[in-house]
Amino acid sequence: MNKAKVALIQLLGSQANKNANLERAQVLIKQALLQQPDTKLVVLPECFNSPYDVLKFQEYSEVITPRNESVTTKFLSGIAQRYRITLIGGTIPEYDPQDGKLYNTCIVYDERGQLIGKHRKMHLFDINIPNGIEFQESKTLSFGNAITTVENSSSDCKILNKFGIGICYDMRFPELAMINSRRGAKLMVYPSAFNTVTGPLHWDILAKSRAIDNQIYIILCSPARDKSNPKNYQAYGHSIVVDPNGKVVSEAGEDEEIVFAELDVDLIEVVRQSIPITRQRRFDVYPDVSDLHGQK
Ligand SMILES: NC(=O)CC(=O)C(=O)O
Repeated sequence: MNKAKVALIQLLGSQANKNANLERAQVLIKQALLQQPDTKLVVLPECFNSPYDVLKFQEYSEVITPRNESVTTKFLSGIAQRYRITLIGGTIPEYDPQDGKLYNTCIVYDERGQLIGKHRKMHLFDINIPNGIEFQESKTLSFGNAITTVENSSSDCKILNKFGIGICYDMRFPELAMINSRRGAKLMVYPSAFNTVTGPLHWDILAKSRAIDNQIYIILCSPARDKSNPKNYQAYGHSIVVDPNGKVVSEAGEDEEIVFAELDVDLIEVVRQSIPITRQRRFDVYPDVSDLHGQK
């Protein structure tokens, strides 16, 4: 199939009760599939099962194994299998017993509920904007060290056969999307949680930039804004799907909402034929970053 319907779950998760976060995610996923039964890809936001708080990550962390034994991994695998969807499970705090470190990790399931991808946030959100926001993920989290291109051959949608994953702050580093697209990914998905300071400044511009740079689809999925708890991290919302021309296909507001969109793999070729930057690069003058990285 050349087209794929997707649903972005802009969940008011990230609350103190992990089970309640999972239950709410399930309610909204069911609602998405009722409204659009032929949905092939569902995306959840960053830190959907725990507060977005560096001091809470340890408490909410889970060990991720291919057998999906932890609460959230079992939950995500079960949903993907039951509804026969590719599921990008937002992110969860991960504890790795081998190195004793914590990571902010996205896990991806195929339609059979098999774990097919795991991306650890590579660029941690350590910023300080005077009179704006200070956040230091690296106080408790460690850096992921791998670029993640997910192979998903069991999907009958071409655009879902290969896609790249980044997490939130990762989108500010164009290399990640560039390397993924040169590996053949036609879609980058970033479970994210920008905030009310950086969201209005950069959110949609970054989505459009990554799309135009690489002539691919970009998906950003955010939590909803938590207006009833103003002391909590205030996510920007505005989950968005941008097409390979940099055009917004669909975008949420700031409250809990499901964003629906259709991705068309043929549009990528049309855009690349019309504005042929993929063939006009000057690798005789500057190096190809995907080559340099040695992971083509
Ligand atoms: N929360 C993040 O990782 C990133 C973010 O909010 C920003 O880059 O701005």
